[in-house]
Amino acid sequence: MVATRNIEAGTFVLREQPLLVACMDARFDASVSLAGMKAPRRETLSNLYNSARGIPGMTELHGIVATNAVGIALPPDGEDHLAVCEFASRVNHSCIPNARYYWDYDNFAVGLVATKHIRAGTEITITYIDPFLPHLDREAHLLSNYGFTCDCLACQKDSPTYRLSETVRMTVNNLLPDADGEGDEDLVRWGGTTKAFVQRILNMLEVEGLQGERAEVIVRFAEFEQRLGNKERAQRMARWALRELAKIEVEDASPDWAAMREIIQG
Ligand SMILES: C[S@@+](CC[C@H](N)C(=O)[O-])C[C@H]1O[C@@H](n2cnc3c(N)ncnc32)[C@H](O)[C@@H]1O
Repeated sequence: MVATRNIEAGTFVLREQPLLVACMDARFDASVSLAGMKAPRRETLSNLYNSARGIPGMTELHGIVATNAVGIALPPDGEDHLAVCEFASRVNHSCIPNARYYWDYDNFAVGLVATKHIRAGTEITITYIDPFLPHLDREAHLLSNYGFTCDCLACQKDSPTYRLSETVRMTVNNLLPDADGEGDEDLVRWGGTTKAFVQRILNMLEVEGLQGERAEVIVRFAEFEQRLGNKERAQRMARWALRELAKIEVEDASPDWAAMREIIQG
């Protein structure tokens, strides 16, 4: 998907109702059936790209669903589902993405928002994987799950910025609290999370072109402070996280909104 005009950061590029919504297991389940789907929709679905063609035991439909699945978190508790869309599913991956998906539950639609300024003629990309992983892990993940090797600037070993990119991503990865609370002790030892500390991580994201991950980073720190029982800090982080979320999602697009409001309400 290529931008046909300049797109400002924060612009909602696309909003589209999916052709199909299923539980996440369907990505791994070859028995997916389209028995009830009407002809035009089935045809549109069949025309989507299948990167799994030729894999033994994989039906064409299963391959299409696995290739084009967009992860969505359905409320109220963010249960993992997948959506397959005619247009949104066609967005390619980059480890330096310029857009990200969000789930617009009110309109039951997958949305795409620009996370940085995109010039006309530039490809619109999202990241399919955790971008904070080092290159070798990203490469293995993309190859085994999506069947391709990324050649963005962050993946080119001979690019002058490769080592810097690796250092930045691994540093962010180390400093970030895990979503499940693992490794909190290490972070406490690093000195806790003042706003300046988090801002330095956000600056690193900016250098690396990972602006789209800002909200997620702040959400993680709000939850971390909440786990530590630092109520005021957690509330400050949560308010900040909500401001960032508002830049990249419609309200309540992800369970993060409710989690941040809960922290603010104490
Ligand atoms: C959801 S589809 C993306 C749209 C697809 N390129 C198309 O033409 O419809 C995912 C597949 O696109 C290809 N792809 C996505 N990003 C890529 C990249 N950065 N480099 C090479 N292939 C990529 C891979 O084959 C991947 O399995």
